[in-house]
Amino acid sequence: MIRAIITDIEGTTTDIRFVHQVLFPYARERLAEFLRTQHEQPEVAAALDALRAEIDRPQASVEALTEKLYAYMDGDVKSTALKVLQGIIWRSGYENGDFRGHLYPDVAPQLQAWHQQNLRLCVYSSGSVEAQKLLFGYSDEGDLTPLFSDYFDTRVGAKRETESYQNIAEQLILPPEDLLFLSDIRQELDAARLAGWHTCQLIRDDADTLSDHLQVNRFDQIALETFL
Ligand SMILES: CSCCC(=O)C(=O)COP(=O)(O)O
Ligand SMILES: [Mg+2]
Repeated sequence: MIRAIITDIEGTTTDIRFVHQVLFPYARERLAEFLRTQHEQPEVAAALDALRAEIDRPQASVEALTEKLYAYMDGDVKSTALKVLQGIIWRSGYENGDFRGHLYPDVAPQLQAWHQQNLRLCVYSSGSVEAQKLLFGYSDEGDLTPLFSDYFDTRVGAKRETESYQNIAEQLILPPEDLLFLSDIRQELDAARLAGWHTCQLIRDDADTLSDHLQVNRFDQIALETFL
């Protein structure tokens, strides 16, 4: 029986275009100035140290790290340090009302319904936990954070690695057969299934004919009794 539903964000709850055309450019346009002025702030300094560790260059200057981060953004590299820094920059965007977190219209009502059925709701995204909380906290549908019990980011591992799903199950203290992962990306669902999870693929835009996961277009098409 499904006891917890773990959802991806980009392409699943949220239009990819919001992430790539609103969030990513907002962070990119502000990154250099942000790092120049804020690199000594403790949370920024910690993320920069994490990046130095990621690239194995303990002495790298802020300028060198800035260049590295632009290269990561160009390649959409899911670096934990980049994701933490993007999340910090997005915070002011949400707080100033520059944008709100996009959600497809079927998402909030179904999350509310599952929450009322006492299902545990969690997020797993490459975006940092703080960025996840901001997106759902300042969403088109208001503050949905009370619906979620747990948030996971790349600190548990990459989304295409089976071990990440094993880590999440361990942290939730639930057996894998009680867990359902929702994502638009077949390779992420493959990794979750190898960990023993149930899976469901959201097809919001283009079809994925190579996938053998159960596919739906909207959250209200997800019938939990299907997952035995
Ligand atoms: C928390 S919204 C921003 C998502 C993000 O930064 C990202 O890279 C999306 O990656 P995902 O692995 O969740 O598709
Ligand atoms: Mg996705």
